[in-house]
Amino acid sequence: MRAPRALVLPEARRTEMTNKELTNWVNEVADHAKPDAVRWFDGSKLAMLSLEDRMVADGTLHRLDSESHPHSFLHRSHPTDVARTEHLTFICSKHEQDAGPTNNWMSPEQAQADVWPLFAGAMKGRTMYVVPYLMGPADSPWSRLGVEITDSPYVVANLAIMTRTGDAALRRFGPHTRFVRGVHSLGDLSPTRRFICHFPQTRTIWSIGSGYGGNALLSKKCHALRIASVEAHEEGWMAEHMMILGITNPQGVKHYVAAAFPSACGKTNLAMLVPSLPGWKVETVGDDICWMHVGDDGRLWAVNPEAGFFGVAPGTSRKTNPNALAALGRDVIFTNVALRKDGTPWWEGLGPLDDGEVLTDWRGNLWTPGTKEPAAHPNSRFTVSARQCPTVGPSFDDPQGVPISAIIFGGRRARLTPLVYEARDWAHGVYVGATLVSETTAAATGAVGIPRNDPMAMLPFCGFNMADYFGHWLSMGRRLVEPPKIFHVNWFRTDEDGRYLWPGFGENIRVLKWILERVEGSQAVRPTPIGNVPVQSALDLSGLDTARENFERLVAVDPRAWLEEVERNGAFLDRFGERLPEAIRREHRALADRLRTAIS
Ligand SMILES: Nc1nc2c(ncn2[C@@H]2O[C@H](COP(=O)(O)OP(=O)(O)OP(=O)(O)O)[C@@H](O)[C@H]2O)c(=O)[nH]1
Ligand SMILES: O=C([O-])CC(=O)C(=O)O
Ligand SMILES: [Mn+2]
Repeated sequence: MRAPRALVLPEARRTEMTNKELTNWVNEVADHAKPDAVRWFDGSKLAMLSLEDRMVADGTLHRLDSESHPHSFLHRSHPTDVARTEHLTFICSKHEQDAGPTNNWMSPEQAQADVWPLFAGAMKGRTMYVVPYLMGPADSPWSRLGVEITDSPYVVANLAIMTRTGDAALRRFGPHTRFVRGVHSLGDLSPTRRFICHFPQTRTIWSIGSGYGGNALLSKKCHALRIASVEAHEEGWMAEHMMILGITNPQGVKHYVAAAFPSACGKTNLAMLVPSLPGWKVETVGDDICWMHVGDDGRLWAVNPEAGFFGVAPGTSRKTNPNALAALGRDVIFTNVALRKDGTPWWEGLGPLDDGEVLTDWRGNLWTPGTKEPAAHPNSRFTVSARQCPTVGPSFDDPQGVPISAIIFGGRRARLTPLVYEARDWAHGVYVGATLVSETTAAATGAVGIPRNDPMAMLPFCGFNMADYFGHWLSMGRRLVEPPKIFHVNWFRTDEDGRYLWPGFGENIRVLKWILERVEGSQAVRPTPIGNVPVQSALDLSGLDTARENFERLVAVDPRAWLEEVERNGAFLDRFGERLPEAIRREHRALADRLRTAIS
């Protein structure tokens, strides 16, 4: 047997890291990818500092002005590597039907033959980092381990913020501890040699050719959603693309809600909102991913597996999201934002520039106010520890997680979908999630603004056949004594001139208030074929004159337009064939019937 090499860990660690599977796998990858050196990342300050120094020296990171942005950096990615590439993302299950019609599938044999060779010698001239990480609170029974091997120090620095690395992870490793294995190499960054492959059977991820967030920080979408969703299905829990928020009303009653919106549709903003209504308080638990289990009390309990935020920069301002801005004061990695002359980061929506001010855009070119292209990339991001956000409280680290009272689905729809509606029951709510449609955004490559079906905001993130995923949702509901109530929201409805009808951001508390009052069984509703919308007196619009004028348009449900939507959704659901749960078909037929009745 080969001696495990390059275990540059303190002695105490070394005994804990006698996990043979881990050392054998690390050796196997190193033998194949041929790095110049192998380094284990122990999460220490020292390790971080030396990593940063290297990256500043080789230009991977640009150090920001230390007065205004202490210990913060800008990274400019390759211009062809700025968003998730869904067409290059594969589920490599044994059988194609287990990946389902919405995933790209590659057989494990083909991946071995076509993708693994791309890793051969890929790390020559680079250091290979081994990063053990924990997903979830340190002492939670729901937390899971992963190890990412990567030749990108930028990825290591991001993982150190986005996950619990170091002690929290290392001390949970025993000789036989199971973990998710991720291998990542920048390769040659060529989009034609870029693949993100997931092997649900062996809990393995291979990613080559991209350094971008969701493609390369394998803890995030690859592990915590695609692999975890398969584990959750097998083991009876849920891994969801949801933010988690605690809300306390002026009477002191607290509820937690979880909300699934597609990428760049408002999860981070909702997770940190500053309520515009007096007396309301919020607590941020998570902004992107949520793992949920049935508690002993029959309720649904949620933990955030992540430790940081990888948030969308454009549109983030002191007005729209002051808590995010407060979190961004120090210790941040900015990716693909612009720089002002004074060396401070800037992006569209952050705030006004000086007259005629010239910037350095996200590619490093000069940018003048007349330039058509945005200065910051529309999918530019910030990476920051959750602990820096003023609204993150003790529940963030609670090993049991938080009990969920309501689940909210939402999308970006200029037309059709009302500001908020309430599903009739769990099965109808699952149908509402299964038929979620949202306009595409810059978070993935491809055209933006195109409506597409994105069930539960999980279209790009579900690691198995979505028909079985819908079935899993239905069965989870049956196991809950008190299933959360399910709602749908849309902050993005516009008028004829394309202006948002709803002010959004901190004003969204008004919708959350109605949702929580519905959870508690109060407030009047207006029944519609798609579900209940608020009556005007039930939605607190005090001080919002324009929204009050727009109220009817905000909650309007046009049965004819909805019937067309239902027909399109029928075609989408038909893609799952026989595998689609009968309960989803039943909900679909029932909705069509209610709409036809409303029309006639
Ligand atoms: N008009 C309007 N825009 C919003 C609202 N909430 C968020 N946005 C904008 O939508 C964009 C994306 O918001 P985020 O909160 O970062 O979205 P996300 O769902 O967390 O995105 P991912 O990190 O990609 O999963 C930003 O530009 C926000 O400013 C809202 O209530 N109204
Ligand atoms: O995964 C990413 O790169 C960023 C993100 O949160 C998303 O796209 O939903
Ligand atoms: Mn996301």
